[in-house]
Amino acid sequence: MTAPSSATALGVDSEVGPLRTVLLHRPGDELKRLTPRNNDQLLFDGIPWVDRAQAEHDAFAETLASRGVEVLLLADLLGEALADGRARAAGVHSAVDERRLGLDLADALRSHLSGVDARTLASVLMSGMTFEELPSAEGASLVRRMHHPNDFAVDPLPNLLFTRDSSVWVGDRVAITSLALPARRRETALTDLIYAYHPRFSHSGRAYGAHSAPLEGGDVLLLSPGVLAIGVGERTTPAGAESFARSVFADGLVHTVLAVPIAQERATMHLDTVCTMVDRDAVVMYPAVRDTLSAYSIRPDGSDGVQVTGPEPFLEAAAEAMGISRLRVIDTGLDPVTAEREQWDDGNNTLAVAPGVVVAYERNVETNERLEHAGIEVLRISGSELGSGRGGPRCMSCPMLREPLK
Ligand SMILES: NC(=O)NCCC[C@H](N)C(=O)O
Repeated sequence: MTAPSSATALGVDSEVGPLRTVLLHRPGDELKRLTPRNNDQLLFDGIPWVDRAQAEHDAFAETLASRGVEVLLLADLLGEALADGRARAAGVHSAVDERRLGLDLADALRSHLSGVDARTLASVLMSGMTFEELPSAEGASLVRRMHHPNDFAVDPLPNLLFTRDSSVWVGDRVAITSLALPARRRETALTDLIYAYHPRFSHSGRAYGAHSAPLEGGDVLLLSPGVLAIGVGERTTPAGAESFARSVFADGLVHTVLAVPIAQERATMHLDTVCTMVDRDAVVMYPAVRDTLSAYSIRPDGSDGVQVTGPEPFLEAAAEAMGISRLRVIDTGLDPVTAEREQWDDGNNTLAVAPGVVVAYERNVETNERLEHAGIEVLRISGSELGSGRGGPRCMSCPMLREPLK
């Protein structure tokens, strides 16, 4: 599951076109940094059993591979990208925070990381470093003395698991996103580095830089070629949605962006926690939002600006933009308590591998039954440990190549 060195054209123009290449991150040592004292800040709802999380993730990757999907792993790509000296310099720069370490320790860490091999550097970039693990240095350091040995000199990135959020493909361009919360911000330094320096991607056009207003990939749904829905809530801001819309309009990738307000709560942190596409004209949606989800429609105004209309009901705005008579909602018809439980456990966070075929967590028994009843094939994976990061199959995957919808 490593990247072939030759470049094949990549691109994604829908949520459901047959999936051919996907970026995953097999959880690693960064999960071993989670403790009951830091898990909230690091955006995990518990302390995962790491071996089991890895086994669950391996099964997820195998499920995708069994459907003809090429699985690329972020750690492999990162290690390979770091073979380039410019990537190494960028990686070291992203890891060393002078404001936290002070000048001397920062210098010591910089020169230490500049001398380690690519694999070790990749490991520090992903799983961080404690003060105890810092290289020894000459002279006294107040910073070192006053920090607890287990404090982080470089923060770990346990949410790398959720590759959906730190980059997003629209057409043949990849956008490096701008993550909202401090615990995740450094993730984009790694995706940026991979896309900039890995030989497989260095020719990919990039549509959006990491320093713009917040926009996370979990909020971005490619409803159909030319139509994006962007959730605006806890993570993506109105400015993030508008600036992304301007960027994809300018590149001629999309004709309509629907900005969809979602509640600013952990349970609904991204649009894909309440709604994902399961077929070319169908979504699975958390029943509690079905009648209230609305959308502003953003379109180019023909002279470098945008026009905004709405809000109107999301399902109507989406169908109109997609040029279909109706966007079907798979009627899960669950009682409110079951619906709330299964939404929390990412029952609506499915990953389509083809029209009408999705990967879903097995634990969401009732949602999955309803999907199957509606004719959707459900490939079940276990997520008892993976789910503690509060993300499902869609969150844990970044499609890089889907066949165009016929
Ligand atoms: N697209 C998604 O919904 N991603 C899940 C991200 C979970 C992660 N623990 C977070 O809070 O950001």
